[in-house]
Amino acid sequence: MTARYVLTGEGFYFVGRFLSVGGVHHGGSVSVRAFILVSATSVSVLFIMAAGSVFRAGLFNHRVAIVTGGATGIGKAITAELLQLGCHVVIASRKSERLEAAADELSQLISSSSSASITALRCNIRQEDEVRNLVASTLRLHGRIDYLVNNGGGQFSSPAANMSVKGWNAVIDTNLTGTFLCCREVYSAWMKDHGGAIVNIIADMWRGFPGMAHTGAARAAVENLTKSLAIEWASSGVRINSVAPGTIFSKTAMENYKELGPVIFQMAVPCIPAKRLGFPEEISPAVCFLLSPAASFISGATLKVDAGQSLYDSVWDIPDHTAWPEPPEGENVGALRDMVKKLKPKL
Ligand SMILES: CCCCCCC/C=C/C(=O)SCCNC(=O)CCNC(=O)[C@H](O)C(C)(C)COP(=O)(O)OP(=O)(O)OC[C@H]1O[C@@H](n2cnc3c(N)ncnc32)[C@H](O)[C@@H]1OP(=O)(O)O
Ligand SMILES: NC(=O)C1=CN([C@@H]2O[C@H](COP(=O)(O)OP(=O)(O)OC[C@H]3O[C@@H](n4cnc5c(N)ncnc54)[C@H](OP(=O)(O)O)[C@@H]3O)[C@@H](O)[C@H]2O)C=CC1
Repeated sequence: MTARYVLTGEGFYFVGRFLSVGGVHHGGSVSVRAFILVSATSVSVLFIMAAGSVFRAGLFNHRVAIVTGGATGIGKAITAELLQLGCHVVIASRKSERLEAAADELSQLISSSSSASITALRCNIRQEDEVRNLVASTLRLHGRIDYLVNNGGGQFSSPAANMSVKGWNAVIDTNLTGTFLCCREVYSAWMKDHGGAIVNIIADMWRGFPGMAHTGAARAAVENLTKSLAIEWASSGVRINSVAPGTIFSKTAMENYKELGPVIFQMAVPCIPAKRLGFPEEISPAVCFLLSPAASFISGATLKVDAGQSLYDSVWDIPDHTAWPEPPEGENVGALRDMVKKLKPKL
């Protein structure tokens, strides 16, 4: 049994506020994670949870999955769980070094008796030819594709009024067109004749996504795409669903926002009914469930995994203003004016 304790780089962003320490230990078939929050004055264990799949070992033996963005964050947790379930997993994204490092690390989760395997293939999901190559290479390697997880994606934070068309297109191409290309290619090359299951990762865009309007638009479109494909491809035995995570902390997700990262993630906490951030290992079971035979009658659905965040508060602050049009005059407006006059303290 080995233990690794990692002082995460992002901890230093929190100097004066928080220092984040994650300890991960893999022993036998269950791994235990302890996250410790260290403030200037106190140290407390934030939570301890057993990670590792709750599903039956071997559930996905000899099955084959493609996970885009499978080397980091949520995608890495999905990959780890699929591997623990016996699946052959192909992880695909743009950065070869990250892919290779993740494949090396995750291969250590595969026990000697397991049929699982992990393969890293470089692919920019925005590029049609690269997606075609990804699917063709997976079929050459494994001879089948049972599952596709469209997890690769992202955005940058910007007021809509400051977004250039190039920036807008980068986000739409990644999150919407990239998802469409992966679905279409996997379907045409394999699932059309053999069936399969697809999960699309979307976001908490139910009340819009102020500050990241491009991704809100793309994710809402993917939700709708999921419904269309659920109907169009039902007769091929293809099930397709979405998972909508709340605010999920990972090192890579935070680094993407550079110096804003810690601020964005900290700001979200009061708006989450759980009063803490989510973690990638809290998304992967939902994805594995939707891929599994336990979800054999579920298609075209979206599963929110957000601790109720989408029902609760918004981080977006609307400053006090008088810019709104006046209401139409009438007895009710008059009654309100009278009420306000009476409520005003006497001079
Ligand atoms: C309750 C609220 C809390 C919310 C919490 C957050 C919830 C969501 C979290 C996550 O989604 S975490 C996942 C984060 N991971 C990623 O975003 C990774 C993937 N991201 C990217 O690949 C990029 O961000 C991208 C924009 C999608 C694509 O970038 P790419 O590198 O391919 O394009 P570029 O050529 O660099 O840029 C094109 C164009 O886009 C504009 N732009 C890009 N980055 C920024 C930025 N940081 N700020 C402003 N504008 C940006 C810009 O116009 C670029 O063109 P040029 O100016 O470079 O010519
Ligand atoms: N973290 C959160 O709070 C939430 C995240 N999400 C979504 O979940 C997904 C995973 O995010 P998360 O794990 O948090 O963050 P990460 O930044 O760790 O993951 C994003 C992944 O997408 C890959 N990716 C980005 N662009 C492309 C591309 N053009 N082609 C192929 N792969 C690409 C990245 O790899 P590479 O850079 O090597 O290409 C990276 O592995 C994303 O779609 C994200 O937007 C949704 C809601 C909330």
